[in-house]
Amino acid sequence: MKHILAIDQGTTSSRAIAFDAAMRPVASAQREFAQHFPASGQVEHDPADIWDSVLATAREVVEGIGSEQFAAIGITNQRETTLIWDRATGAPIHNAIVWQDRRTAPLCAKLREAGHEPMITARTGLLIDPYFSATKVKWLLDNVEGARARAEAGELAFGTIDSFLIWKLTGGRVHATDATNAARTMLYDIGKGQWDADICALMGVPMALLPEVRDCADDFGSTDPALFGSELPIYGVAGDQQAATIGQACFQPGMMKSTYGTGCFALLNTGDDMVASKNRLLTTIAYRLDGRTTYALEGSIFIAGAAVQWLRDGLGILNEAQDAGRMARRADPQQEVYLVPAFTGLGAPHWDSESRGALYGLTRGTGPNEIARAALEAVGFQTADLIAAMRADWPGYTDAPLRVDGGMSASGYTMQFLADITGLQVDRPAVLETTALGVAWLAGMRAGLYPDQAGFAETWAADTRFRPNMGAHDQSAKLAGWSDAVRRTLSQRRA
Ligand SMILES: Nc1ncnc2c1ncn2[C@@H]1O[C@H](COP(=O)(O)OP(=O)(O)O)[C@@H](O)[C@H]1O
Ligand SMILES: O=P(O)(O)OC[C@H](O)CO
Repeated sequence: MKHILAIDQGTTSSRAIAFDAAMRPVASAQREFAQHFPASGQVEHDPADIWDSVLATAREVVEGIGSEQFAAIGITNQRETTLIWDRATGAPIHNAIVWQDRRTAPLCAKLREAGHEPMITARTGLLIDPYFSATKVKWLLDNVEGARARAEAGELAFGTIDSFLIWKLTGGRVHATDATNAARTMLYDIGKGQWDADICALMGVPMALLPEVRDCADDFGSTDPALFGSELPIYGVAGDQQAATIGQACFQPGMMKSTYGTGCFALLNTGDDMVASKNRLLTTIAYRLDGRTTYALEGSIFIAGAAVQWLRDGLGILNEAQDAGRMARRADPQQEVYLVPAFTGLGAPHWDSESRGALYGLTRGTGPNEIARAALEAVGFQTADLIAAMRADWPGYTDAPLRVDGGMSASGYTMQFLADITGLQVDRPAVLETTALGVAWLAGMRAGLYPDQAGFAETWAADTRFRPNMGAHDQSAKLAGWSDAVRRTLSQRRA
């Protein structure tokens, strides 16, 4: 009983990682699954793909070590992605609507025009945007035949992916979620810690659909013995960005992590302060332990590593993501090329779903190297915008080192530029699997196998520290060039 299984159900793949008694990752399995794009701006996942990939990877890892060696399971997940299923049969009524899906943009516009945003933001900490679950739930109830009547009769269950996996793993015995995932639905009052009846009524969401909300380290039931040969308790649940915040041990107010994968998500721990952002950041729950909620300010950027994928798969100017840094180093320092990667609009702090990407400063001398540099630098510029917003929003902001993770944090060029342009020290940890580690720690701590919060924080170790090394003049000139590029992009938004 010396291992913890972390299930990390992400946007493009599902992974299972076993951590040993010393919290070291000792075995893992990963499986990608199909993305469905039924129409422009729509993104869906087949729930069977999600479940099959989770079960296959979890079984591979558990069977490799022996199920009797596992003390507990932790689940972390892509957030906001929305599913509704039948309580009697477990059958989903529709594909999962993914967080990136923009189909509810017109509904969001109507809600904003009707003046609902101040109330929704004050209670949920979120802005009205298709990103969050609430309007996706409404869309499903309005568009799947018979769904609303069945929901009102209590026959259906809504869940984010964590809830769906808990339901499946426990053989339909538990319908629950954790506070961090509830906080992303736009139906949950993060101050009161309860589902908001007024917002549910406004969205036409019957409260009988909703899961019970528990702490992040809590009892979420035990797995059906048919799955792994023995019953394993589920003791930890957190949305993936919150799990990374925990895995990076950002437990003190003022500590911040930023994850660079497909997109970028920066979370600043604000402790007991539920900071109301004046700069269009999100207020969210970092974690809830022993009934006590710790809050965070979040900046969500939709495109980070995805811009590098576009250079590789769309433009074909590099063979592998790792080539981007080498090309950027070869770029002409005299050329000021900016890429505003608004491929799916811009997230924080602009929240403009209509703008589209743009390249500025092109000359006859511009080539692949300058464009690669612009794609990597865009990540630094966007993070600098988030940090400026955080600094302005919260008096407790301290310029603490930024703890980074995610696939793109492997790029030394990008991380050095990030340090240079933000003026912050950027710390890359020894264990890069911070998301899985975060939820493994939650489950292992609850199982009595892992240390308490302070003990866990002591185990965090940096592998590389990037120190800012750019003159103030260069920094402000580059930031001014970036701001100008963003301003032009926003003003070119589609009608
Ligand atoms: N060395 C690198 N330089 C630049 N980008 C990279 C590098 N390695 C990976 N990436 C980018 O990081 C992303 C993958 O990170 P990952 O954390 O696995 O993402 P996700 O969990 O969102 O699927 C890809 O978009 C890829 O383009
Ligand atoms: O699956 P990821 O790692 O791209 O994370 C997705 C986020 O949770 C969306 O809010």
